[in-house]
Amino acid sequence: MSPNIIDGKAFAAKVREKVAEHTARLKSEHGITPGLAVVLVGEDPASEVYVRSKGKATVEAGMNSYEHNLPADSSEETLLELIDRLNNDPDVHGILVQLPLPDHLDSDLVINALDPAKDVDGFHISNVGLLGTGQKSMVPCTPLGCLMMLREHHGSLSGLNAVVLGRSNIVGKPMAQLLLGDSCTVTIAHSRTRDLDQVCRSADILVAAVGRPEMVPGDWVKPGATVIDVGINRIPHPEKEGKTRLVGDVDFESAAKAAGAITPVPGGVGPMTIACLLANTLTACSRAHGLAEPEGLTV
Ligand SMILES: NC(=O)C1=CN([C@@H]2O[C@H](COP(=O)(O)OP(=O)(O)OC[C@H]3O[C@@H](n4cnc5c(N)ncnc54)[C@H](OP(=O)(O)O)[C@@H]3O)[C@@H](O)[C@H]2O)C=CC1
Ligand SMILES: Nc1nc(=O)c2c([nH]1)NC[C@@H]1CN(c3ccc(C(=O)N[C@@H](CCC(=O)O)C(=O)O)cc3)C=[N+]21
Repeated sequence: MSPNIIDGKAFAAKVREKVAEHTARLKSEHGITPGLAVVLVGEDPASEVYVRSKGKATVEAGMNSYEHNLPADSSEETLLELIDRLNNDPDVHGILVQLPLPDHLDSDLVINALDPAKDVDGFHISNVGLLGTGQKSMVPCTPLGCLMMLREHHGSLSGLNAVVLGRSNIVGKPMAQLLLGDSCTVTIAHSRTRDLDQVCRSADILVAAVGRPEMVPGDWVKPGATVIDVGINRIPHPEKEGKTRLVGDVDFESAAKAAGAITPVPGGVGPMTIACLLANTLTACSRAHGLAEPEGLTV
């Protein structure tokens, strides 16, 4: 792999190994097995792929995986009943409700019905508030994975200019909070931002989370900057009719020439998201039992 590529897959493998070791110790020393419940409503094929790979990774780490697939037309009441059951199940330490939910369900209401201590996505308002005030919380997996890679690459992030492209509750905003927590000077850019190219060019750290295939060209990247590409976009394959190709929000080829370091898609942020989900489940389990938290797996 070219020297300036940050290998998220390899990094994720290390995190998963650490999680597995700690999980084995929880089992042998305390007789506890962490459990993660994943709730999927409906039959979106992309979501089914993610849910399956999360389940597989959970079992590989030595944890219990509980999958709940509800039909697309499930009522809010049915979903809230399931969440209540999982909140009260002592074998379940983490709960993830796969997003997006079908339109007739209010995702804010559903997420806020989770026990915040089991909210391994870190989307519950309590966790959002705790993160924003610098208190111990469950940290959203994707931004956590990005931060881990940035810290590994840079050491201290203090004083660096960070630009986060995208302001969603699940990626952009928590990413900005984490970078601020590490003393970056943070700019959050979005669809109304003026002179976006210039804003991006001011970044020592550029995190792209817009959901627009290859939107960021190489000439928006300051020479030597670190580029973290969160985007997961499927586009028609240029050569193979009927097939698709996975690309990020950054034009990898041109950006890699300017960047000091860059994450690829696939093999960058995605695998780290799954590794951090396991890390959060382990953290939640340790906290639930009043045991020491594994080091280096959260902020
Ligand atoms: N690797 C992983 O593990 C994960 C990857 N993803 C991927 O990350 C990407 C972002 O996801 P998510 O945050 O949920 O997306 P959202 O659609 O919720 O948010 C997109 C953000 O990008 C901004 N935006 C959209 N178009 C432009 C534009 N032309 N110029 C500037 N800003 C723009 C929007 O601005 P505004 O608010 O003004 O509309 C919005 O803030 C997606 O590709 C998604 O698939 C998501 C989660 C996990
Ligand atoms: N409650 C909730 N939490 C989430 O964390 C969540 C969610 N809902 N909804 C969907 C998004 C998306 N997401 C990804 C996770 C892993 C990869 C991943 O591992 N990607 C591989 C490629 C996989 C492929 O080939 O399709 C990679 O980038 O290398 C991608 C995307 C989590 N999300």
